Amino acid sequence: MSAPGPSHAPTPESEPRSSPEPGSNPGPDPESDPLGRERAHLAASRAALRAMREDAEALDIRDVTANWVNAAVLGAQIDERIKSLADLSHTPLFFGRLDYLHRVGADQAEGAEGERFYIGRRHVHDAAGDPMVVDWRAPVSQPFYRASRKDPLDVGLRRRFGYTGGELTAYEDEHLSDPAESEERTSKLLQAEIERPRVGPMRDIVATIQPEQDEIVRSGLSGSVCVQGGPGTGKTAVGLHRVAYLLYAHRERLARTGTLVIGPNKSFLHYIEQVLPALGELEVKQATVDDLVAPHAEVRGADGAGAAVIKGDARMAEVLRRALRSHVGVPTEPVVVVRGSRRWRVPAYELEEIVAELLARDIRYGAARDALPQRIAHAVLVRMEEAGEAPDDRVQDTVARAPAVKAAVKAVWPAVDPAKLVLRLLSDAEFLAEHAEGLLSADEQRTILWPRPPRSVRSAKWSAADAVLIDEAGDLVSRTHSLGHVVLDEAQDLSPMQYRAVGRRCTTGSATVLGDLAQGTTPWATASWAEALRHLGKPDAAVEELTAGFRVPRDVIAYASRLLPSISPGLAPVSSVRESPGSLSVRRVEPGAAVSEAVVSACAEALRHEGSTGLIAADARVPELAAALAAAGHAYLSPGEETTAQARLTLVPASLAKGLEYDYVVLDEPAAVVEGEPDERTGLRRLYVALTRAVSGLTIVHRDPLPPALGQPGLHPGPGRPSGVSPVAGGA
Ligand SMILES: Nc1ncnc2c1ncn2[C@@H]1O[C@H](COP(=O)(O)OP(=O)(O)OP(=O)(O)O)[C@@H](O)[C@H]1O
Repeated sequence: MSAPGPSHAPTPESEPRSSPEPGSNPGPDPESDPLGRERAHLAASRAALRAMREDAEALDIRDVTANWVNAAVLGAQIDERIKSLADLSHTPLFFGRLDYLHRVGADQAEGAEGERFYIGRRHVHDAAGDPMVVDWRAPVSQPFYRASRKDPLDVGLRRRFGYTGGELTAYEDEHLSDPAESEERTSKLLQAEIERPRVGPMRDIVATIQPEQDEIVRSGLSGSVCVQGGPGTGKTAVGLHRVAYLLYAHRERLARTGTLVIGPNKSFLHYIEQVLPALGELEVKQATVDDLVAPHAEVRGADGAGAAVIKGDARMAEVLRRALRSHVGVPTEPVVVVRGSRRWRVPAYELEEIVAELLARDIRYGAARDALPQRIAHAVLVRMEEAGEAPDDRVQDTVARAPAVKAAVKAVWPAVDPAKLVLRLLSDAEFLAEHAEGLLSADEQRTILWPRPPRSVRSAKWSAADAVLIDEAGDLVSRTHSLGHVVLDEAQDLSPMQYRAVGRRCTTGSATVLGDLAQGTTPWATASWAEALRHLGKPDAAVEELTAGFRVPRDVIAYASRLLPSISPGLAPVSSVRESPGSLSVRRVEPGAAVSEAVVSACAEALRHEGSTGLIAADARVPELAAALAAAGHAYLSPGEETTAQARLTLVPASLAKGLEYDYVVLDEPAAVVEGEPDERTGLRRLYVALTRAVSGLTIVHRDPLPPALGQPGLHPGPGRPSGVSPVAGGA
């Protein structure tokens, strides 16, 4: 506890209280200068953090470490701690305050003293060990996110703080248990945070996590969760905060078992990579699914959509299992082991029983192969005992290593290289037919067979789907190591075989699966979460839905949602919580005029605003637009390169837009985005992704007619007519 009981501000506040003069008041009076008092607490907390850091720096480990290895390990841990105690001037040490009506955990007796907590990114304590700031993940912080007037959770006051350039400049109060303040209001500070311009990589949302998001963030480690949510509903943010929460609540266990965040591509991972370190979590690995399976094969080739769909189908798992097990032979010869003057014979029928028993057990091919010599040796030992000998374990080991036993194992249960197995399946039509019988049609088999088989594993031009097959075969041979928790983002795009690859990396752990069925743009994109979760091996995961949108302005999301009936019938449109109306403008270029010129001038207009601008275009149109930008003297970045105050324009191929966001988006030629995909539904989904990247404004520039699914020009999109749709614009 940092200060006694809640101070009751007499009036409810609808506007944040603020002061233009950031703090120099030495002894503020809480009644007349509550902001000064909060600033004093901030200054004291900073001093306490500094003291914690100095304590860590002063630690002398010479007397407590037995040897240099221990010293090095402990030294590294202390360095980490010192780093984590840094006071970052632009990261507020606390962003909220809770005044409980009663002491937490005590009986809520009449007259009992309350308790006050400041909520921040990390724990800070004073010299006596009392908390000055508590971690947002601590149980006492939870009501900051969940308490409501309906269910105040014993909170008398919830205060949110506003900062300007690292200085505490405002606060906003809710007296949750005060009947005089009965109506729910939207927090102005929350609105300001949501509407803050975006520059640089993704940032954390600890100060403003919403109740329905918090429920997902804090759900237990043992269960898996799947979140369906439209564009900008905070799925990525929730997934990353959930990892941070789990690391706090189960630090030791997850330090042992590990955590992993899986994203669709490198530029996306780059965009999100700062969030966890900003929350103090430096140890979480990030990867794409391709990275996970990469160690098995160098991907140098690509499949056509038809072959990729079949290779990614779960039936391939059974084909591989059968093909692998076909290597196990039926013993036809006895094993004869010679020891001294005696010969011990295990007949073929007994070997057959041993092999049958190993095949029937649910163990990996490689583990069974490792067990076989000992089983044969055991059969020899039984015979020795029957003959009156008393062999011990060492004898069994020696017998297991006898040349006759080794030769029998090699003949009956040969070692199998996973890549060679896949190579053979994709090159040898007869071998494939034998194991795909009843699973893949003759046509399907023809589709995945290589027209010109490579000579070796090394010369093969493996595709991404092949690498996943090799990974599956590898797991059939020896079990893949399982992590403690895996977050899978943009999960809708995975094939069943990719779900299996992710699933085997969390067999003994749990998963957070995040995605949007309407944004599935691969030919194998999943049609239902139940099916995806089954392939992942987590059929019991709870499926949650997020529908409040924090990114896309109302007009823009309403316009994009016109596509939903064509791309994902049945999915509810996102309802934007952004209050700023945003702007949507659709500009049609006269036939014969250059689209790129209009696009460049739309970018120039967007750049007059604060924040980032993304120019999204069909991949095939990127070179033309790059040239036009360069000719007009506009420097631009590629996705994944960090926007800065100086470089704010990014040229984004539509295929890389997923998961990213920009303050202003200029979308070039929607019809080309649709045509860039193999079929119309995928094209419209790609367009849906491109239409939903904007935080403040979207300008669409086109010469070709707009896709009819976007509706007629000027059609009322929902609650508000799109602000800038000109009457001449649209899908004529
Ligand atoms: N509670 C919140 N408070 C403030 N900002 C939020 C909140 N939740 C989400 N956001 C912001 O909304 C934006 C969209 O979030 P995010 O990228 O996580 O959405 P998403 O559901 O993953 O979107 P997509 O489906 O497009 O990938 C981000 O800028 C994020 O910081």
